[in-house]
Amino acid sequence: MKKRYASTWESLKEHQVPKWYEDGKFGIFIHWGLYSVPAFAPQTWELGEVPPDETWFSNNPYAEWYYNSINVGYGPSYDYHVQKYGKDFKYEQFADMWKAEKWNPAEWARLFKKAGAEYVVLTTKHHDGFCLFPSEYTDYNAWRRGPQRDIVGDLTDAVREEKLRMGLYYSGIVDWTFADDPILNNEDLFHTASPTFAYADYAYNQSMELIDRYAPSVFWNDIGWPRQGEQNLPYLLSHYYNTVEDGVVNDRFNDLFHDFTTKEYQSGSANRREKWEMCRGMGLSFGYNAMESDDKIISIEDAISLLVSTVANNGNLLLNIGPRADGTIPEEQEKRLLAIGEWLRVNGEAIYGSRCSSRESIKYTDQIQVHFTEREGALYVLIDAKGRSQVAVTVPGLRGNAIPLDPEVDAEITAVDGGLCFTVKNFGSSQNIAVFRLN
Ligand SMILES: C[C@@H]1N[C@H](CNC(=O)c2cc3ccccc3o2)[C@@H](O)[C@H](O)[C@@H]1O
Repeated sequence: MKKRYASTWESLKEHQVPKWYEDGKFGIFIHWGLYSVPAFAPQTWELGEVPPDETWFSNNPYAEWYYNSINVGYGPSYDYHVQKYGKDFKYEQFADMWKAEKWNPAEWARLFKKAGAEYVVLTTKHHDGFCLFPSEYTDYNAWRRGPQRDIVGDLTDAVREEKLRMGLYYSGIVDWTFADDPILNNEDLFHTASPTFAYADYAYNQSMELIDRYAPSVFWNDIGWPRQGEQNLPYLLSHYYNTVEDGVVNDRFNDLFHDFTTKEYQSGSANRREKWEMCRGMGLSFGYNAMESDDKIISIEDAISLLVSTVANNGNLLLNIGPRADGTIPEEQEKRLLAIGEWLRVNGEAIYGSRCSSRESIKYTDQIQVHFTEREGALYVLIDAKGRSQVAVTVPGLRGNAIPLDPEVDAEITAVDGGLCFTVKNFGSSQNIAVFRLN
């Protein structure tokens, strides 16, 4: 019998995180839109590395922030824009330059499947207000302009064809088509963004059309929800759950409600006792940055290490790709997705469907950590030895027989007082993370 949620916080609090989200562990985030045309940002910091103040906002590494980065009237993106497009070129003119002429949503979905992802989250409307779906509340959308396609609908169909879950991102509180005061600090971001009841209704109406048209498995709201619309939220969220019973929402509704909490790069905190999700770009940006140098893009080994440490601590990893305006995925991003998929094909038994172990991760050095997961009565020991070709670690309190999941891993396991010593002589194809099942 399908549960019916009332539009009250009490009823919503009865919603449980669905098994598919607990089991899924790995999703692909996609930031694609008008900002993918200029595809420019300075390569400065990861979010959380420096305070969110004027220095961050006038040197914003997020290429999807291009509108604000030129709107502040100074800084590297402003200089780039004047030099490349001219002082009078309006951001809105990118709407007719974005053609997505090489886009093949089925190809994208096949790549995400090969990457071992279980779900996908696509931007439907980012802070610039341009919608990737035929919204009835604005013509500033990809059906009317640029690609002249229902990007959201076409990718949703392709992703579901590959039996992956489709999630939708919505920029709830920031929409620069309603309020575009230059943002130079977090106060601007949270308190002057879209201050009208008209915008609150707009955000509510668009969220309803996204839910009713696409029934997303994830409703991923960003930054916050319009304060003038907070009283709409219980109705919106109960409508969402009554439409998508095993749907999930994140914690960016002004801390009023969530199924899972979020981290972004170095920003935010997570605790093992509740479900959380880590999101980040491959480099310093979510939107494609054509200037990005390879040294700023996460290595394959570090991406898998992040997935392992996130999952072992009760999280999911939502790893972003920033496609080019023409619809192609940059090779360096595709390469990382395929390598993660390769690792998961060999070691995924310790990841998919696993649960957080009562054993906390052990950090021996900055390079050597051991993580644990549990699944169907088995304990998995995941030895992460960054940049090393061999390692020997003693894990206390373990006993029994440990088998490497990767047959190419050459390891010796010996019982020592009160634990097991793992001597890994060769990590095989497992990118310096060797996984053992303890029976
Ligand atoms: C996924 C990215 N989100 C950015 C906004 N980030 C946040 O609002 C934010 C970051 C963050 C970290 C910990 C807990 C809550 C948090 O909220 C947003 O500004 C970027 O352009 C990109 O879309």
